[in-house]
Amino acid sequence: MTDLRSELDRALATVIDPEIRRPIADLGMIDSVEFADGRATIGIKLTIVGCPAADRIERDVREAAGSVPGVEEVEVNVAVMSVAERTALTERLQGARRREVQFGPETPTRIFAITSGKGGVGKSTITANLGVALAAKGLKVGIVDADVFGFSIPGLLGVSEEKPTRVGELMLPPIGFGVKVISIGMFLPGPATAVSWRGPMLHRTIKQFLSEVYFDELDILLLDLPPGTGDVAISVGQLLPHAQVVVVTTPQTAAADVAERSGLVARKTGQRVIGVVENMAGLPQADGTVLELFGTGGGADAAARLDVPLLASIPLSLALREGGDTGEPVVLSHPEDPAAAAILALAQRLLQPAR
Ligand SMILES: Nc1ncnc2c1ncn2[C@@H]1O[C@H](COP(=O)(O)OP(=O)(O)OP(=O)(O)O)[C@@H](O)[C@H]1O
Repeated sequence: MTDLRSELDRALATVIDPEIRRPIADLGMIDSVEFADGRATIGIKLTIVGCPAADRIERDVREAAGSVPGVEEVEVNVAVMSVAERTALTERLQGARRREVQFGPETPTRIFAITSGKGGVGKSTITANLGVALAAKGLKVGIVDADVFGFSIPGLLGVSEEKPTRVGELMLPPIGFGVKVISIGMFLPGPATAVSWRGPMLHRTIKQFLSEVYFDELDILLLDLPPGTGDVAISVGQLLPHAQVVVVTTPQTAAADVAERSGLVARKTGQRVIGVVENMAGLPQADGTVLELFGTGGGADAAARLDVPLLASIPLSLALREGGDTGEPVVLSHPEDPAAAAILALAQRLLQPAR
């Protein structure tokens, strides 16, 4: 009997909360475990009423308990934590980071801010695919979509319908293809809503993302910045001065000017520009030639002006664009696509120790 009880505990210890990504046993979510006459009765406590992960947790508890030899029937009773229990949980999760900006200078998390001089150069598409590529390597990855005026990361990662779950003071971010994502788009009533905030409000929002979103330990944090040199770029520079900046540009030589400017703003806030990524480079044709739709040289030009390496040149790609529209990142759906391959190589390059 004692053996069976410890077998049950061991099995239940494998059940992970899909949002918090920790064993539910460690989160105080297993309330009671009883066993009599082949029947296991498990009481679980969810964090909030209507917890989106409820069905999955209940199913996983049922499966885990049912897998123990000797258990013929499983009953799962679901309740909700009291306010005091929930507060204790959020305090435990937040730990020392309570109300402070996570990922301070002491953080082991590597932070990359992806910026560009102007809009539409593919910055968000690259950020989303990079995140997925890094997560597919087994790293713990989070993305803060700080592109408040042109938020597109949730759509690119297939989580545009999802909202963060609020547990006390914490927000649990939705997870798309293994990447924890928070975006201003998740707080607006609908996709057609425009954001027209001034600097202080933008600063508060970014700060809130960095303090109240429960990312847990991350290996990599990516920030998708709005194009240009505006308030958000400066706020991120102040809040995360140790972030490493990657500048995205097109091959158009005229684009190098504005790309250089966004890199220079990052430097002014103390951030380090680690390189340039050229996107929308030549489109390979069926006859083997390459159509240089946006010209050539913009990436190398911007890199030379900023005195940093050109980290990648990503070709124009139908599969990349389609994957963005359907929310299926091309690095997973078509890793052999030349643009996907270039992003996968970029992910590998970013993992090399910072110099
Ligand atoms: N290499 C590429 N080949 C083909 N299409 C691309 C490529 N990169 C990006 N795109 C497409 O270009 C459009 C703009 O991309 P994206 O939204 O990522 O740009 P952005 O720089 O983040 O823009 P903004 O900052 O204005 O939101 C999207 O439709 C995207 O699918």
